[in-house]
Amino acid sequence: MDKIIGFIGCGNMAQAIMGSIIKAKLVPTENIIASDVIPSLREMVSEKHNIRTTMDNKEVVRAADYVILAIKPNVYELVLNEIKDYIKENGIILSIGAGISSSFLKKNLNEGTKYVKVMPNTPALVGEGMSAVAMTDMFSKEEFNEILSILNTFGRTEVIPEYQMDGFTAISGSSPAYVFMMIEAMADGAVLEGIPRVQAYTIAAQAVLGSAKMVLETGLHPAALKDNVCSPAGTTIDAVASLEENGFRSAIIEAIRVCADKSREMSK
Ligand SMILES: NC(=O)C1=CN([C@@H]2O[C@H](COP(=O)(O)OP(=O)(O)OC[C@H]3O[C@@H](n4cnc5c(N)ncnc54)[C@H](O)[C@@H]3O)[C@@H](O)[C@H]2O)C=CC1
Ligand SMILES: O=C(O)[C@@H]1CCC=N1
Repeated sequence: MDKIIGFIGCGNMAQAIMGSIIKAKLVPTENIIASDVIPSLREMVSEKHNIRTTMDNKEVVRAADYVILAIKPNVYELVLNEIKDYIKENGIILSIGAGISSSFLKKNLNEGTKYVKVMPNTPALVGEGMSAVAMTDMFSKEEFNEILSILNTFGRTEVIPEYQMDGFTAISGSSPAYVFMMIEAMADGAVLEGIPRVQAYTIAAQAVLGSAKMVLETGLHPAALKDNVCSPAGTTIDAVASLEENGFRSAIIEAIRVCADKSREMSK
């Protein structure tokens, strides 16, 4: 597409997203501009991705058709007030901040500025992200398709009502952390069994990757897939019984609940 894409903030998420946009050749690198307050980070990102960087957030919004706000939630208000009068005509603001609601964006932007709430996750770094975009009637079909094509460069995208965003943050935005913890714990168990640590991480990660692919590609219920692994009087059912005894599933359900609660609490 022939549009300019801007980033405010050059941290983890911005780098994940810009890397995917460039890899997918969605726009040429000269159509990407990014700002950050840290000079060394700007320099690194500019060199790595061959894009224009600046210390001036206003320069980004003056130039960009799509602006991705990749800053921490606590600086949103400051940055929105800084940029709101300089946004390009028809420029669209994509907010990825956890707990930043559409009503907060509306309140801190000028009337007529278009914005949308998006929640990505870090697997975007390897093109396997899972993003949600909040339903809105603010955009033309072309604009909404362009938003989806940006998000689809780094994985899958679901369009959901905004009230589901806190739950989505818990099951997708934050969930890579829980999966990494499980991989780490599986590897610890393997080391206990005499498998070298480096191999253990590969084995555990590939088992998680393969299992996730089975859910996505077979369409079978996760419980049916689990049942297929459990041979009668075999090894797996002992592990399943142990996990149930130790509250594995309820621990995860509770983690998702407290995470969504925190996202709601952060919502302004
Ligand atoms: N890390 C994650 O897994 C996910 C993060 N998010 C959201 O993405 C946003 C960014 O998160 P990360 O990339 O992890 O944070 P980060 O801390 O890696 O990046 C934020 C960047 O913003 C820069 N910055 C701070 N103040 C600024 C200002 N006034 N103007 C321009 N740049 C400024 C910082 O120097 C930093 O490089 C957050 O709002 C977070 O809620 C959303 C989904 C997943
Ligand atoms: O922990 C956080 O606040 C962010 C939002 C989703 C993932 N990381």
